[in-house]
Amino acid sequence: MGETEDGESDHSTADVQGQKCALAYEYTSRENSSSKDNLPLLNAVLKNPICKLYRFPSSDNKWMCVREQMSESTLSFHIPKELINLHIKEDMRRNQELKELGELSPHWDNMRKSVIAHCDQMLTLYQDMLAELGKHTGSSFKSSCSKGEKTLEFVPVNLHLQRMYVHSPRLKDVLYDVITVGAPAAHFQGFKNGGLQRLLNKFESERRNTGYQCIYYSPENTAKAKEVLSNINHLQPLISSHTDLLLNSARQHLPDSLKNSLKMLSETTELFVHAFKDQLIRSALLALYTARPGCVLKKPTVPRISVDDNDDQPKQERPHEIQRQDSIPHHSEYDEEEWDRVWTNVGKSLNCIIAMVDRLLEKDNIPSITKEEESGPAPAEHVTPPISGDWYEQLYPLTVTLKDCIGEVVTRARQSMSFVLLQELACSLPQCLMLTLRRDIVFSQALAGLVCGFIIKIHSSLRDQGFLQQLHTVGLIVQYEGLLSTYSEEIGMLEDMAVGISDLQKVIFKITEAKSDDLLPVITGRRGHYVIEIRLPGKMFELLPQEIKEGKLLHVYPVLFNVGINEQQTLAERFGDTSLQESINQENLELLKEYYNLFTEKMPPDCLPHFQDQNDLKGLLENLHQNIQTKKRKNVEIMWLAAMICRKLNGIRFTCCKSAKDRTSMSVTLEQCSILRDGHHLHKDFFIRALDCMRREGCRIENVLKNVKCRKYAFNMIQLMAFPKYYRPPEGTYGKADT
Ligand SMILES: O=P(O)(O)O[C@H]1[C@H](O)[C@@H](O)[C@H](O)[C@H](O)[C@@H]1OP(=O)(O)O
Repeated sequence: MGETEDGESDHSTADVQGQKCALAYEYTSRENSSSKDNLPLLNAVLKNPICKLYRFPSSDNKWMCVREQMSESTLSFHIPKELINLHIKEDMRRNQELKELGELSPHWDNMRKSVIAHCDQMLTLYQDMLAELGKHTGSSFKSSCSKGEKTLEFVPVNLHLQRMYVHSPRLKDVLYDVITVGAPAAHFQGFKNGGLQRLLNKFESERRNTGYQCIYYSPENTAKAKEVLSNINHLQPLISSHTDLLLNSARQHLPDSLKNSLKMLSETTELFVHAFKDQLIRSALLALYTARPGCVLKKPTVPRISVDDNDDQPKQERPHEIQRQDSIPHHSEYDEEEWDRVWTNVGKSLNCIIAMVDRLLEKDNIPSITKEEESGPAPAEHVTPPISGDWYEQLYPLTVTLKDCIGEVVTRARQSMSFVLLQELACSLPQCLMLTLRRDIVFSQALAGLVCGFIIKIHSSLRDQGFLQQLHTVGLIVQYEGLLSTYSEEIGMLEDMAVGISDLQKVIFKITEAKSDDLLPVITGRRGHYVIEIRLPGKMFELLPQEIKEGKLLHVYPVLFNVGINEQQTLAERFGDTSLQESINQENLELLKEYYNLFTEKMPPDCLPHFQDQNDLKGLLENLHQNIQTKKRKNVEIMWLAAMICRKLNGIRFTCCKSAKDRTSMSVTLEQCSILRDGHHLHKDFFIRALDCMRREGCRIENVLKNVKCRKYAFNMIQLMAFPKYYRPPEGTYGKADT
């Protein structure tokens, strides 16, 4: 077994050549390297640190000092609470939008009623979950024993920061962090029918085949519909507040402020118009039209303006103009161009405002701000004589028209997009909602870990200019090492985890300066589009580059590499199937390569800590590629290479197994000792001793204790025989534990 196969000792504190490799000290206070300015942030996020201090001999017979620290994170509970809150808001809004779809024919109306009833039930479930989490006090981690607890479903299992701080005589002190957490998975829901990856595929193919009941929209179109709805919710109030600013400037007769507010209004309105130029809205409007009772054309009035094709300017509508209202439904009567007229009216009414502001400023002899060069002068300018009266009075009616035009676009777009969402929900109730719940649960666990990793990374790299530049120009790689087997229940866990991690691709970070003592992150947005606001204390915020201070959005690139290592994986290899692991590794290798290409494209060649690193990286990626192609059993080199590449790319490291307790502990301790050997000249005779010492007396055995109240890794002899050599703990540290 392992070390004894090579004739090496497994006594962690054995005296060799007069030197001891030993745990020197243990304590539970916060690390002393943090400056006072940084402490509030660490204190807000990390809790209950356990520290161990070791001294290990180096190859030149000197001592290196290693501090190992493991902390829980308050984010384990904070992020799930924030997220559930947002889900509740999003779902309430969606239910309301479904109610506001207007009159529908009986088939669709019944469908809507049934959807709303189910959605209301789900809403209650989320509300109950939030209430339960609100009651939670005490420790800020969820133990492996609580994996399957219903009320804690959104909380990640056993989330910890595992940190190694190395102080060696001739080298700079260095920090190495890994976030350890149970694989994000829906344990309470179970894995009988597989995990998210399989369930989502099944759901999609079923949906395609239920076309006779409802309309099939692809997942991309459904996502697009959600995006349009979110754009509406974001942009409409923004336009409204820019309009108010414009009117305020007009009221106070402030030319510069008038110009600025007009600029902001124009930019936002352009974004708005752009967001609705989509074929999906067009086709959904037609679909909704045909779903109306008797398919009657009930054309809502285009507010206040009617557009003459030859004229670029919307005109005030004659008050008593009779609207066309046909009672006999004919498809051919659907006026497809009406939608174009509705949203082009927005652009036209904005042009009127621009022209008016020009004229107002001209009258005051202030240089004009029209976008004449780009779009040509607004027609009104040529026909209307110079104006008189106060600015506010001139602008007010035009802003009302703009708001009305926008309101009209919003009503139609909102209804048509809600109709698209109705199709998704209706075609396989209640599976669809259960699937959303499962995805929310897995995402919440994954996000809690990511936010923790992100904050810790920012915190430890605030003075690294190269890193900060990388952060805002490229984004960060986040590498997950999975140790799950592709056998039995863990297949389902891996299927959940793969989707959860891939869903993190859409998460965006933003760093702001904290205005109070509350340093916990704030989440905004909705499913698929979350922005995480990280608040830094003033002194830390000052250190950031201008781009980040100005609110530049920061991206992450999550990648997952999984290699099952236990006895279950042996079964998978002999009698089962390892294709899930193979496809995950293959797909994620491509993602990693994409990130690397982006990195080399955008970052100067000498930006990495060691000048040689970019060349090394190419070789390492090639090596990883080879290892993934080669069908070798339990090829742990895949994980070692992926972790090394991640560190060289300044990334965030994660290690996960089912509970992040036993296999994870073997892996992180191995990684720590490998780093000491490869980067800090740990004496080669002491590699195994250091490894055993950490496993026997370090933070990870404390992790086991925290989880199961017993100082034993949950492995037995038979299981360990199936483990790769360096993943076996020393004699006496494992055995039957009630997990
Ligand atoms: O932390 P894990 O490696 O997921 O813990 C496993 C352990 O590897 C295995 O040997 C044991 O039989 C248990 O299944 C452990 O999982 P628990 O979730 O029960 O702690």
